[in-house]
Amino acid sequence: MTTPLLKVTSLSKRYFTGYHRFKRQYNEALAPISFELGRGETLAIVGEAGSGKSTLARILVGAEQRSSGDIQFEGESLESRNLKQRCRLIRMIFQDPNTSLNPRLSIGELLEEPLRFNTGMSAHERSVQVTETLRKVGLLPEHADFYPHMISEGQKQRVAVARALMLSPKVIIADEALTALDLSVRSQILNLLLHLQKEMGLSYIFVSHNLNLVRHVSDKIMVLHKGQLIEKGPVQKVFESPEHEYTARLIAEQTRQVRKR
Ligand SMILES: Nc1ncnc2c1ncn2[C@@H]1O[C@H](COP(=O)(O)OP(=O)(O)OP(=O)(O)O)[C@@H](O)[C@H]1O
Repeated sequence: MTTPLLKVTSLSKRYFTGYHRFKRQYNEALAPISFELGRGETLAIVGEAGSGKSTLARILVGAEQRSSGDIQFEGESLESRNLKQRCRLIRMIFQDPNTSLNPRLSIGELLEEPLRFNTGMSAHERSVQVTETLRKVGLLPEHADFYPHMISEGQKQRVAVARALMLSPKVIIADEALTALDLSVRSQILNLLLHLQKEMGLSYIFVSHNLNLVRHVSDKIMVLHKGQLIEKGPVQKVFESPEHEYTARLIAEQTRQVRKR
């Protein structure tokens, strides 16, 4: 049997929220959950607000500590790698490029930044990689001198994708990265991500509250509800015969919303 790229076992998270009558209080954000992600595979993590999606994503990229459980990357514990090494394996794209991209940096500087902090590349090598990555995401070398306010929303999200690619990661987590985009830009970014997946063999984790958005691009799906993993399986199976009543309701509600539009 081949080793999965990412293997998460009994991962849980509880946040300390303060004291009540001298006792420590916690918010159980994630009950122990287990799942795997293969090379080149796309996993959708869906759930309503507060279900624990972002907590899980933040733990995977090392921005949050887990409370218990184990994360293996290519058969080795992720904990055994430092943050710099983790950055190279798993990168994240966020919902709003207007907040995730520093407006004071040029596009070239934004793309160079991960290389500057995480590699020993020379200025020339960094510049070559910036140009090459701009090309990969459908932008021009000249865009390196632009600032975020000078480009369109779609181009900004392309820059966010480019920034995620700079360290040649194996997994990209897109945390609601398509949600705020208007429909035509959304399909352009989605096509770009699918093209990059083919070209670079990337694995994706799409984190979204919107089942319909991730349905056609994911291989498998996990449904979180109040921090519990209540359903997981191949997308088609989950949509055709959901095991959990909550999933069936979510599918029915969101399909109704799409029909109304
Ligand atoms: N830093 C924190 N301290 C305490 N509780 C937190 C913290 N961050 C998240 N939580 C709680 O953990 C739970 C899961 O939150 P999380 O943000 O992961 O959910 P989500 O599904 O990503 O929601 P959204 O779509 O609104 O971002 C929620 O109850 C939230 O209030």
